[in-house]
Amino acid sequence: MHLHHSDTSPDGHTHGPNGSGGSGGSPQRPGGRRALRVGLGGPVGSGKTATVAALCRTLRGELSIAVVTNDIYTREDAEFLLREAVLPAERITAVQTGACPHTAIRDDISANLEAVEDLEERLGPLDVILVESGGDNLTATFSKGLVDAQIFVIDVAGGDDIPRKGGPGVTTSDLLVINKTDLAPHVGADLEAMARDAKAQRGDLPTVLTAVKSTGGITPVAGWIRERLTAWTACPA
Ligand SMILES: Nc1nc2c(ncn2[C@@H]2O[C@H](COP(=O)(O)OP(=O)(O)OP(=O)(O)O)[C@@H](O)[C@H]2O)c(=O)[nH]1
Repeated sequence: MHLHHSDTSPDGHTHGPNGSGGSGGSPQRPGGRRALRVGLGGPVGSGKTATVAALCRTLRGELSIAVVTNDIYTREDAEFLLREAVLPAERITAVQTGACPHTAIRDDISANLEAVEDLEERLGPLDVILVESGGDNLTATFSKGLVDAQIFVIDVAGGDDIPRKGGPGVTTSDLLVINKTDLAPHVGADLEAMARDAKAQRGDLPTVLTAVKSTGGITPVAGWIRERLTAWTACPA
């Protein structure tokens, strides 16, 4: 999907999907909808930031993207994304939660909501805003008032029994990413069992087993984002 092509937008202004130029006008997308807001949650170290980085690299040429990161006391995830130059600096905002990560994405979402709205106002029409939670436990989920869809990232090194253990992230997220499949032989993880347990917990909800740092590893996740965005754009505002 090419909602934004490289240099010249349908309004005749020149700004690439992820260049510095905002429209300066109201943040309207085709169909009048605001950006699709996608939350990424999951246990500490499962690969949330790596997933965000790979999504930005893969989608930034075709979509207008911004990112909000959440850390408890630091800005480390945002600083990593800035160092890796996955997006121009003005497209990355860090929220310091100062408390349990799930509080800021579920109970008191005001700081995140403000960050998301500020990005959209500053940068003009955006297609997707990725909101990365700080690492938490299996019960952490996003408020539906903050995001429109949620990705839960777990990894094979965290134990191949995690899908079986369930919890709302595993059972109800819109996409479950079982990451670091490249490590499966080294940690003795049974990928087939993980896929089977995820299916049993999630029914028809999609699961991908992948290694987001490997070449092409992000492809199924990026494909899912494109599909969600198409559906989001087609919905009446
Ligand atoms: N082998 C392998 N390592 C990975 C993969 N994805 C991420 N990692 C590594 O796992 C570690 C943690 O990755 P992050 O992306 O920082 O994880 P995170 O979930 O954002 O971590 P927190 O924000 O601290 O909760 C880093 O050393 C990554 O390089 C993968 O697919 N395979």
